[in-house]
Amino acid sequence: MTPLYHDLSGETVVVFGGGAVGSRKARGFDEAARVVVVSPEFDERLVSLAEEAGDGESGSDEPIELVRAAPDADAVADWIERLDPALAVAATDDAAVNAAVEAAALDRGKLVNRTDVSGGRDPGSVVVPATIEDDPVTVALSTGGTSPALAKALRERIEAEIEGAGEMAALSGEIREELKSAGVAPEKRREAVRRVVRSRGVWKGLQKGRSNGRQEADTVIEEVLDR
Ligand SMILES: C[C@@]1(CC(=O)O)C2=NC(=C\c3[nH]c(c(CCC(=O)O)c3CC(=O)O)Cc3[nH]c(c(CC(=O)O)c3CCC(=O)O)/C=C3\N/C(=C\2)[C@@H](CCC(=O)O)[C@]3(C)CC(=O)O)/[C@H]1CCC(=O)O
Ligand SMILES: NC(=O)c1ccc[n+]([C@@H]2O[C@H](COP(=O)([O-])OP(=O)(O)OC[C@H]3O[C@@H](n4cnc5c(N)ncnc54)[C@H](O)[C@@H]3O)[C@@H](O)[C@H]2O)c1
Repeated sequence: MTPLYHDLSGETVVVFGGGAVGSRKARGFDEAARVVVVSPEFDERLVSLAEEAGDGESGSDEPIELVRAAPDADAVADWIERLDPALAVAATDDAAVNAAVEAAALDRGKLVNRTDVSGGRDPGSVVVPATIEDDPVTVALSTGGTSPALAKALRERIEAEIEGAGEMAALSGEIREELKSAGVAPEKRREAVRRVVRSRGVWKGLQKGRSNGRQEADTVIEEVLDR
């Protein structure tokens, strides 16, 4: 399995199965893509999310679409044909339907996520990782399907570990651009940026606010440039 970050904006993600797992996947993709859930029944969180959407709180432009249907294995291909998703998620409790979703998606060159199996995947299938976000920093974590519970536990640890990384990314990105435009020699620029992102003082400063972080960073940068 090769980890990649995939831009799904403007794309459709179709989720077959509106139970606990389908609901979690739909919520996970809602910010990034148009999400359609096909299922005869829907988890209550999904129903309230579909109703709430449109009030600007869900984060996505489009509400999650709930389509009440229970396609059998033979009918699944038509749904994928019609919806033309970038990714199909197989999250029903019917293994034959999940297998049909996988086959139909792969036949059409679409990505597929099977939520009911962890090994023996076909090429083209994807695992949904546990993710930690502190925009623009994203950590994605997988155990290769071996232990989702461990993925969750590690996510909780890493969440604490990378607190403030979003602010640090913004600050160090800004510094990087400034040093580039100021014509600082590449070697000095790289050293300055590397020191900033490793400086305890800058991390601590950022906790108090952006300008505190910036002041700490300026001290670090001066030390490098004065040498
Ligand atoms: C990361 C996360 C993302 C998400 O789902 O959004 C995710 N599972 C999460 C949680 C979780 N899932 C399960 C438990 C109960 C404990 C347990 O059984 O271990 C818990 C923990 C809990 O809920 O506490 C049960 C489970 N999961 C799968 C199976 C089928 C099987 O193994 O055959 C079964 C057994 C079903 C059964 O038989 O009962 C399969 C998959 N689950 C994956 C992802 C993929 C591999 C990820 C990796 O490589 O690590 C993979 C392969 C496919 C996929 O879904 O993409 C999310 C954490 C979100 C977070 O960060 O909190
Ligand atoms: N990936 C994971 O993290 C994870 C975690 C737990 C369970 N699972 C597996 O995922 C599957 C779903 O788990 P769940 O807890 O959401 O089950 P669930 O029973 O709560 O939900 C299954 C949903 O699929 C719907 N469904 C049934 N037939 C359908 C069809 N033909 N077309 C569309 N929808 C259909 C049902 O109405 C229901 O809403 C199970 O097979 C389970 O083994 C995966």
